[in-house]
Amino acid sequence: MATELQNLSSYDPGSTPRGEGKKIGIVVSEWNKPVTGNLLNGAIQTLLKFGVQQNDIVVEYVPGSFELTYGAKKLIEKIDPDSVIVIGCVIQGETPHFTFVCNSVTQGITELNILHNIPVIFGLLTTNTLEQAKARSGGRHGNKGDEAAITALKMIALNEKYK
Ligand SMILES: Nc1c(NC[C@H](O)[C@H](O)[C@H](O)CO)[nH]c(=O)[nH]c1=O
Ligand SMILES: CC(=O)[C@@H](O)COP(=O)(O)O
Repeated sequence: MATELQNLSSYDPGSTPRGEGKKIGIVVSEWNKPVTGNLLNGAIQTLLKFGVQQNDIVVEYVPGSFELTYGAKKLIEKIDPDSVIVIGCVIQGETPHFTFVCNSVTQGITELNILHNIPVIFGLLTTNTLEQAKARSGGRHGNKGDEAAITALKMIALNEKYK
């Protein structure tokens, strides 16, 4: 469903699992930091709202979105998280580089979900313009960081149901 039709920050609190005792890793790209900073804040505030403790949220930064896969892999290996959220903002430039970066992160995160028994959440904005990114990081379309946090809590619950 297009984001125009579904606000990224809309969710049903009643059907969102609690997060007490859960450890969440968050890997954040430094590229487009004003945007990724807003995404990170949305994710953290949403996790705290549902009971995740501040000390159980581990944040690491990487240079760009291409490095998100490696950062998520390290957190999975080293901090024993219940879920990892990757946060980035890739904005189309003049060259095909956008496509290679986006495809790499998509494939990398998909592979981590297959290889490890830890849900890795795709909190990546892939936009044509900075304006579109701002609209999806706390603007008129909500905050994808909120969406990523809710998704992490739901996937942790699914993982525990089928352990
Ligand atoms: N143009 C954007 C990038 N490019 C950098 C790559 O992600 C990577 O860090 C570099 O190629 C070195 O490996 N990254 C973003 O996150 N967003 C962009 O818009
Ligand atoms: C996604 C990118 O790497 C891109 O923003 C870089 O810009 P350009 O394609 O103009 O070099």
